[in-house]
Amino acid sequence: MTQVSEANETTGRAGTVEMTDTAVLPAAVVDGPAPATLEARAVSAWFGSHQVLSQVSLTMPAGEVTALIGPSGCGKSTFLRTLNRMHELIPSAQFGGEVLFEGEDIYDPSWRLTDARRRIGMVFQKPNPFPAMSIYDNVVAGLKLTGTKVNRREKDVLVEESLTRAGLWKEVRDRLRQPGGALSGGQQQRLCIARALAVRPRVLLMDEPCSALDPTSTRRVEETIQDLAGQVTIVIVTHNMQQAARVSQQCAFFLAEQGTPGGIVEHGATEAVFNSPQDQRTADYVAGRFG
Ligand SMILES: Nc1ncnc2c1ncn2[C@@H]1O[C@H](COP(=O)(O)OP(=O)(O)OP(=O)(O)O)[C@@H](O)[C@H]1O
Repeated sequence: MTQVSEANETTGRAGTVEMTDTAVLPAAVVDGPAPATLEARAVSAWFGSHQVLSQVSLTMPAGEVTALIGPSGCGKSTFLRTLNRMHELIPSAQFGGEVLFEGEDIYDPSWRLTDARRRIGMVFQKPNPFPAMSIYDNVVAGLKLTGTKVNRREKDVLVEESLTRAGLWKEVRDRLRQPGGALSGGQQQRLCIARALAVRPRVLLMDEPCSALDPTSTRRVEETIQDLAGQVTIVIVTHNMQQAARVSQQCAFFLAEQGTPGGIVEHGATEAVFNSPQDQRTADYVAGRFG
């Protein structure tokens, strides 16, 4: 038994509880499990007979933010969805290749879908909290979906931890029982980040997480991404070049030329991709000359 701190969901004050875990969890933990390296090897994807990705290989280093950029329709979101097996939920979808999580292929039969979802979380373009559900229940909602069992006290710890990591705790600590739908759009997106973090993923996928937000909320979510870097591996799809430059250390430029499936033209350190691209198409895209 280990002593851990507990946040009272009504008052927001920290207390102390016991937990059958060897880890000591201080209140407002800003420490999740170690971030994991994700490696896509020769990933191809189809919708019916339409191939949208061909032989995409990319390493997304542990604890870094990797941005996926490129014009609309080149397969960025599809690629992102192959990284935690969301792609296979679409009836016509097919997949080829490997996605290695710390060297283990998440498509291996030994991996269950829930294993992939628990370790590799996802945040979507449009904030999608359960609007009538309380802020507290929204945060813990993912636990059930991924089959993670925790007792009431552990839940309290996780709620404070996740909201803290998502940069929302101070704003909502006194109203955890209010509905998630009553928050602003930016707060709702950070609530969704907290919900994703509550299952303690080692990788977080984000599909244009700021595209539905105003500039102030966007800045706040970007700060959250920057705070999370190092704690969790992040892969973010963004159309916003400035955002990619601000938040990512690695960057991959996707392109689907003239009806061909999408692929990566160039990838590497964000600074290099933006400031000294090796391929003329990358140079044109980052300079805003197309897309
Ligand atoms: N559910 C689906 N069923 C059939 N085709 C799809 C589906 N989702 C995406 N596609 C097709 O796959 C291709 C890649 O789409 P995807 O959304 O991955 O691109 P993207 O680069 O993320 O685009 P955007 O930046 O506009 O979001 C497009 O041709 C798209 O029409």
